[in-house]
Amino acid sequence: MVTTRRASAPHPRSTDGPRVVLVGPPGAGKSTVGAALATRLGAELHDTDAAIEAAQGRSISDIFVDDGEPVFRALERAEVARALAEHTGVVAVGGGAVMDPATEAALDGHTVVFLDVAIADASKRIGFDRSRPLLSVNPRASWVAMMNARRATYERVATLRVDTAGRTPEDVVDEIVARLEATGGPDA
Ligand SMILES: Nc1ncnc2c1ncn2[C@@H]1O[C@H](COP(=O)(O)OP(=O)(O)OP(=O)(O)O)[C@@H](O)[C@H]1O
Ligand SMILES: O=C(O)C1=C[C@@H](O)[C@@H](O)[C@H](O)C1
Ligand SMILES: [Mg+2]
Repeated sequence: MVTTRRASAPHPRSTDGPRVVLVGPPGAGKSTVGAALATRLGAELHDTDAAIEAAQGRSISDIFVDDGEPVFRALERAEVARALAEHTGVVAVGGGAVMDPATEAALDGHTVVFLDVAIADASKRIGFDRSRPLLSVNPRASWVAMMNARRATYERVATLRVDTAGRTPEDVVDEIVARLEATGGPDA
């Protein structure tokens, strides 16, 4: 039995907050499903990883190498807070962002979808290249350890959990939209 938090009801549809926030581990499909979901909703996707890279003018991998993970996490905390305050479409947050207590608190009251995936599908999808600095050494074991450490947090922050295993991004979008409509619409 998976316990996920309920969005505050009635959920305030603020003009300055996202309709849906996507969380989950690397390879869950936050960026891919996020783009397809945004298209379906006629909304924009805001990906916090992409926003950090654009603002910094360097890759996340380079930020880790040049400045270390704590600097990346501080940039990420600020970027997620900004995205939640300013973006009105779909927000995909970096895989580790929810582990920051301030970010977890900031997600409260939002419609948050946890895209769940197991190692079998994640490894097929991401191939574990060097673009994911936390997975550059012993990637499969690192991914499993990361997911074990994070699962409870993903479940706690989520208002909805969607299993993505063996499913196309379009299938995942269909389920998200159907389940959000069944519970009053995306951030209605
Ligand atoms: N449901 C799916 N079925 C098959 N392939 C998928 C699915 N979702 C995503 N993919 C593929 O898996 C790869 C990783 O997906 P994506 O980059 O969206 O993951 P992510 O959750 O954003 O990861 P990260 O946390 O590293 O940003 C991409 O090549 C994408 O095309
Ligand atoms: O799971 C993580 O900790 C990360 C996931 C990516 O989205 C990036 O935010 C970065 O590579 C760290
Ligand atoms: Mg991504």
